[in-house]
Amino acid sequence: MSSNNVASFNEARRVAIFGGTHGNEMSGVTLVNLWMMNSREEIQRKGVETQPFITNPKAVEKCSRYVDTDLNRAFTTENLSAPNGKDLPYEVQRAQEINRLFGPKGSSEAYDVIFDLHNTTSNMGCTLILESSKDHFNLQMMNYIKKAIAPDSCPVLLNEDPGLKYATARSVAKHSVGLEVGPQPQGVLRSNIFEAMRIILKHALDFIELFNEGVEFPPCTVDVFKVSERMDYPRDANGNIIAMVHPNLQDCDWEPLTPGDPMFQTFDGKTIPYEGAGAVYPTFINEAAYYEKQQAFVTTRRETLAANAIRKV
Ligand SMILES: CC(=O)N[C@@H](CC(=O)O)C(=O)O
Ligand SMILES: [Zn+2]
Repeated sequence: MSSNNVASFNEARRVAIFGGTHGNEMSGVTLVNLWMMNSREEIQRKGVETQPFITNPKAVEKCSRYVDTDLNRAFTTENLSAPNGKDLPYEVQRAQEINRLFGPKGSSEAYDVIFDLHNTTSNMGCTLILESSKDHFNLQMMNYIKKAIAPDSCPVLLNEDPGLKYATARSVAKHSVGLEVGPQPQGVLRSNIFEAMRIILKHALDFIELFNEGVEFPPCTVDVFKVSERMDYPRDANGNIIAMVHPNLQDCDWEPLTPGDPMFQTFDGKTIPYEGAGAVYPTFINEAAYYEKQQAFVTTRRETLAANAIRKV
């Protein structure tokens, strides 16, 4: 194969692991705190400087998702360039600080890789979240992790549609990776979820070490679930929710939902079916944090992405 098809990237020397972007998602909070206190060897790799970091300490202290506004929506150009002052919402001030420490977003000084650790109340298992289908470094990393954890699986959620994506904390890095593990209630630590997150991170860091050592990764394909639509709960004229996620759909993240399948159940027991065109793969089903975002679940469609071979410059 011609060398034109090999994408080259600089070594990924500066890596950050964010926890507590949402202060009530306990796996990331606990792992990052652990790695900051001691156990640093666990995240050390040859030729890599890995920085564990609590992104929203005030929210962690309160064990709430955020204090003033969702930090994982705050990294907009507008916020990051706002004249800073004490009257800005706490999370906007924090976003500016994080952008100074790990960015600036979109610049050559930005960190190479940021992993952002999240938990969901949905039954999503170990999900990796990407924001671009064209980042061949990240696609190769996904392929490496999927192979490493087989026969267990880790779905890759692609959230790249400009109308659907949001301004995440991890987006300040050159390569941003979200890690979303569930089901775990807010404010709760479950050992299985904690360990699953830890293992994914181990493989991700191993990949970076191999890449920095000069290993060339051959072309591959990566199956992803691409976010396609946000689905709200059915509501009355006053905006009150009038139905719940249907029992047939509850906990069935990543399983096909086809037209006619039960989707919601009203309080008097009526079934509201899915009426879209063709099968979709719902996820973030009944996520607690998304009630305020008026979102019952998101639909995704399956795609296979091609990743070029990669090696370091
Ligand atoms: C439940 C949760 O917080 N999910 C994350 C997903 C992501 O990081 O993209 C969020 O809404 O920011
Ligand atoms: Zn979160």
